Amino acid sequence: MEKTMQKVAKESFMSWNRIEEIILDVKPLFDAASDAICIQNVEGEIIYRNPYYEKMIKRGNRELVEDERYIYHNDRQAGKIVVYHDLSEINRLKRELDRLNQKLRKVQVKYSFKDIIGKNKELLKVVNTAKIAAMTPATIMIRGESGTGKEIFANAIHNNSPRRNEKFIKINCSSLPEELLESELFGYKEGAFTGARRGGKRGLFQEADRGTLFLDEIGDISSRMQVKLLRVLQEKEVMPVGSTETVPVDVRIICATNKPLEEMIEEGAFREDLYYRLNVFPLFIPPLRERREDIGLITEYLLNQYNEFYNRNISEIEPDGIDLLQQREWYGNVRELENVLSRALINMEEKDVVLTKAEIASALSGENVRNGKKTAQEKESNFTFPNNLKEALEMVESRCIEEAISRHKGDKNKAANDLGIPLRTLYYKCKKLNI
Ligand SMILES: Nc1ncnc2c1ncn2[C@@H]1O[C@H](COP(=O)(O)OP(=O)(O)OP(=O)(O)O)[C@@H](O)[C@H]1O
Repeated sequence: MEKTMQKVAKESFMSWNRIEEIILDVKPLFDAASDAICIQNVEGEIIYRNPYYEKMIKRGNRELVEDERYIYHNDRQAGKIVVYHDLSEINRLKRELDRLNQKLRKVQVKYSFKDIIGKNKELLKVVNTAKIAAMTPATIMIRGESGTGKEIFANAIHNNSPRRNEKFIKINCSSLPEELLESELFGYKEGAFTGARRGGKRGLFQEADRGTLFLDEIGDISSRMQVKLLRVLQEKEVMPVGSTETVPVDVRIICATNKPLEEMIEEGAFREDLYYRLNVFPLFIPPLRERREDIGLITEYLLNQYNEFYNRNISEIEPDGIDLLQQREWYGNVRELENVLSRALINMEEKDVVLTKAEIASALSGENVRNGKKTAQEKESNFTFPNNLKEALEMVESRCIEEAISRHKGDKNKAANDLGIPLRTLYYKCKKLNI
């Protein structure tokens, strides 16, 4: 279309009749165009309009951009061709794309600061600092025991940052062996190793370009990975495995750990230079036992969610029940509280509206008062192996895992270490064995 317009407009030395002839030549093309076209003489009178132009006038379409070319005759302006590009369809598709992107972002980033429940002074201070930190590009290090909400904080910070419309990618650094973690983070070139994918693979740093990368359990990375990570943070570029070329990346790092990094530096297990690169904006989330006043609030919040999830109708909790929850040490923090409440609700019935102290006590001890399910000790005394070997092995596996987790007061990292299996395998087994 552009070429045809230029051709018509360029016939500057020809007579108006000749121009009309040319217009006649290209008329079939203009007639078939899906843009609105009109040709005007020097007085502005329309001497030709294509069918799409007529349609557009009838529809009163306003989402248009205009493009015009003057027609010259003996160096004098003889008229012009005007093309109106209809943007309504493009705009409709753009709106649809924005809507889908919004939806996708909601799936990717689950939490915002309003999902962090609590009124404890220390917690509120952390939330405020996190909100300030979110607006800066600084690297953030989130510290806190397991289940204190480090991941929620990381999500909320991304969601409140100027990068909120870009990707938020999380990786648990302790869940993968070193080589796999390296290729996940930095990507690899085709043929980098046996089994490498054809065409290579982009690493998470590249995937998170312009967005945020959340490195969970950062205290668990090997010395070699610490060096590689330090290099990326200093140079702002990654070198995929098997490649000699670097790729620039613009990624905001949030990391988290419950490991005593300062002690690890003393012992030579964590690099001091990397620590300072990561610890630009430290946030310490207090454990639940140091903010007991939040237990009631979080319990109410979780019950609302679980009512829907388990199809229950609990609208009240006995005050004595809350007292009981507040007396607990909560080494597994909010995650442990979630488990106890889930257990309590599962054992209740649809018609129940009050969560009683007895039900809470029962959920805390893992015993079911209603159905007379057996306690751990009772299970112990009646313990017999099933005949089926697979079931017997699973039973032993379950017991070992349960004991390791309870020995370490819910800390799955330590339990996995003790059991001699990677944390990822432990999570997989817990899911499979319903632990
Ligand atoms: N203040 C809070 N308000 C509401 N829910 C919370 C809060 N803190 C934690 N949770 C919930 O507790 C669970 C554990 O939180 P999260 O996974 O963020 O903890 P974490 O510190 O990252 O744990 P880990 O170190 O074991 O990975 C999540 O389901 C989260 O929604």
